[in-house]
Amino acid sequence: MMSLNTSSFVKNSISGVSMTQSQSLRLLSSAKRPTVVAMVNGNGKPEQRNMSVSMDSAVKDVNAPVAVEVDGNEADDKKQTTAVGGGVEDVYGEDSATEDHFITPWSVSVASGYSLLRDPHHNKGLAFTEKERDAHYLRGLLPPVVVNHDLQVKKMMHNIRQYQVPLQRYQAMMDLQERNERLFYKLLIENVEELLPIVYTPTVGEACQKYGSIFKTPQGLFISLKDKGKILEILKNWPQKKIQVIVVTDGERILGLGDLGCQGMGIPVGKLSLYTALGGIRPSACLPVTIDVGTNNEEMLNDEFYIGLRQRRASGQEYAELMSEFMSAVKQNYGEKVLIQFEDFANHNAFDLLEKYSTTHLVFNDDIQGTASVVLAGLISALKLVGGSLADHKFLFLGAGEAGTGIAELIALEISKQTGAPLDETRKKVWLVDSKGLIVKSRLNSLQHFKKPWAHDHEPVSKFLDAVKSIRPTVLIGSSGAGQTFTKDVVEAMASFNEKPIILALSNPTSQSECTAEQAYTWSEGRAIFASGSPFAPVEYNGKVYVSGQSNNAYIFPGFGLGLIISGAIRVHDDMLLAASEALAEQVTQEHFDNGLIYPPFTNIRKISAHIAAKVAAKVYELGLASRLPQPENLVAYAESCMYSPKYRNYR
Ligand SMILES: NC(=O)C1=CN([C@@H]2O[C@H](COP(=O)(O)OP(=O)(O)OC[C@H]3O[C@@H](n4cnc5c(N)ncnc54)[C@H](OP(=O)(O)O)[C@@H]3O)[C@@H](O)[C@H]2O)C=CC1
Ligand SMILES: CC(=O)C(=O)O
Ligand SMILES: [Mg+2]
Repeated sequence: MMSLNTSSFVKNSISGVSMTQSQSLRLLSSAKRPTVVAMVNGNGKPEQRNMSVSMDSAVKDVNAPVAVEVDGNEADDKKQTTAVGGGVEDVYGEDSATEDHFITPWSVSVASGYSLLRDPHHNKGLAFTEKERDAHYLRGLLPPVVVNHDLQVKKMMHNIRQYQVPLQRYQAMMDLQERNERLFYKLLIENVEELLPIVYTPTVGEACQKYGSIFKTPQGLFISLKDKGKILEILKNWPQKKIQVIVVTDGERILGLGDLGCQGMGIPVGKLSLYTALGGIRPSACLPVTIDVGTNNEEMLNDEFYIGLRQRRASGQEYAELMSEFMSAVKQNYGEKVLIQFEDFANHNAFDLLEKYSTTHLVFNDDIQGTASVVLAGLISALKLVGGSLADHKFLFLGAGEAGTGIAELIALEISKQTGAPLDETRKKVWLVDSKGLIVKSRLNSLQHFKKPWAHDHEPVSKFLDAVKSIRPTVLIGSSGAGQTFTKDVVEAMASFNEKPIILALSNPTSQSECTAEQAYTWSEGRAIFASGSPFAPVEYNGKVYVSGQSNNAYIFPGFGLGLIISGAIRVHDDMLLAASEALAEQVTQEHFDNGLIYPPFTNIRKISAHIAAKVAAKVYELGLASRLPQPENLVAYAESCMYSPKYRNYR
């Protein structure tokens, strides 16, 4: 074995020649020869790694492209040394060194010069120092000025604010993510309230609708029916090997916008950027996936810019087999502990997928479970404003799908835990309305399985307003995806029999919201406790300013996922969702309550996520489902220490 100085290796190896990953891998397989390259480990100290290097080209021809790959087994052996405190793995040494330590910017191949500027993972743009410009062949490729990260953030925010159209801001953010990942995340973390509506709901909804025409650089993995039998191979095409979270959709129920087919990819991409910005999961450990089985959306099928398969949706066995191949390939490629988040599947698949895979994989359905947890948290804190216990309240939902029945079940479970009453009894406090009216016993035989537990004794009621007047709920929850369904009559009815009606308009994006914040406050004469799935600006009513909260699963899934990962959870359990709700509710302070808020602002979301992660992890340990042992003493501090930081690293 020979020892090689990394900088000279960079010099010898790349010399400004760029190559694709598949090219480099091909090179590797043709001329694998073990050698040792000086690298820097997680503590910023030099260590030796066994690399497979195509040395023939590296040494003989200084202009030839050379690929470097960590030997799989050796990398596994090194896991312990590269992990941050043994928690979320810092596989690529992104975080664990401090500012005065130097690391080599490498992924599959060592990047320098022109290719370094085009590698979003390592690019720093004008923030490359003079020394780095010399060492990495950047002279002349950048203008002379050197700026710091903070100034870059200031400039990007200034630029983004020039765009009046939200979709243009979205595109600017996506371009940035593709250009300079750390700047993207610093921007998002430091301006979360302002940028969340851009990279997430509502703007991400419009982006998905227009994804075909705004499509530039592909993000995430697209797996279609054409790939049957080859999914494992496709997973191997993804450049990062240590994946911890996958968000997967089949695009059939994108927010409240329906079937957007392959263009739903905006959702996994957006959700995963929140996993990083809000929950501290490393970008390199996140994988967005869209399963393309066709679309039944005629507009998409007829759109010349549509990017997906131009066929109607596959269903039944064909669909199940593709999903099954995907789930097996994920486990085979990334192991038992990769978290798979199902997102925006239609309910006729979502419940079955969750049930089928919850015993074999670490799976979580954000729309069913994450939404349930965030709403329960909001209700727990709302009790501080309206009084009573959960069991003293009566709940009515408009919408009995994933979100509606998921929330309903968690409320019933929590009441059952609090009172000791059986679930069959506590469910009776919860009523749901679907497109055919109130869910009642007489409809039992024709109901989908997930609605059946909610078929209570009552006369049939077809109109929602009549259901509101008949049930007289204290809490009204919109989860239908149908906009403007909480009419003036509905809100006035709620305000007529509740001093402080709790009204949650969960449907996304804003166009599908059951009512606006202004409508809720005006029609209830300022008495409503209101929150919505997509954000609304503060409202002035009768000289008072009302700030509404955002009841969105984005509060939960980043911290929830972090909690699962740091504890090495192998399965998700309902008690973990309850723990997440409690943790979120605990973050609401008296000052927030005084402002009528039932959720804390997003500005502190990383701290909030660390608390959620800690409570979730504690529950994982308590249930005996943790595989990372021993349990850290201070789980909040541990969760914080595991979080990705977008700070720039110094390159030798
Ligand atoms: N704020 C948040 O964090 C979240 C918000 N959501 C939002 O919730 C909405 C629903 O999502 P999800 O539950 O997954 O969707 P589903 O398709 O699973 O459920 C929709 C439900 O609404 C009913 N419905 C649709 N239109 C009407 C109508 N006009 N009147 C009465 N009922 C109606 C449907 O009735 P039927 O069964 O008869 O067809 C169905 O029961 C979406 O807008 C989504 O964006 C979802 C997850 C999280
Ligand atoms: C927020 C979310 O997950 C949805 O609207 O589907
Ligand atoms: Mg969703």
